[in-house]
Amino acid sequence: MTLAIDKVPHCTSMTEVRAGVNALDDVLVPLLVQRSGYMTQAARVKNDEGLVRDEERIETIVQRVRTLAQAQGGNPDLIERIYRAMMECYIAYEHDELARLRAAGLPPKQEESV
Ligand SMILES: C=C(O[C@@H]1C=C(C(=O)O)C=C[C@H]1O)C(=O)O
Repeated sequence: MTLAIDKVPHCTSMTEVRAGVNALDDVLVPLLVQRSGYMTQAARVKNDEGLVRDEERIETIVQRVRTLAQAQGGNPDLIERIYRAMMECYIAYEHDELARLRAAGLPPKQEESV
């Protein structure tokens, strides 16, 4: 299979570079929106502000995407930085979504009875 890095053509102008970037953004943005939909799902399923940030899951994702980046001929450090920044945005969004769902009537999770 062709590596992602090998799909980038040799460009001779910024017009060509920017056309290539725009074409990738046309693919990326719908996927980022779809990913945000899972944050809404996570907010509702967790229904607990204290569970929104999950450090163990963050580290699992970082290791996973580093491996994926390497396999596609990419720079794992770059992809890790992008993912860490992106997940902070999604965590903030998940907090916002939980607040929105609560305001819309999602009852707070019941405390465990003893
Ligand atoms: C979606 C989750 O909530 C948060 C958002 C994550 C993400 O952007 O992938 C990862 C871990 C959590 O801090 C989750 O716990 O899986």
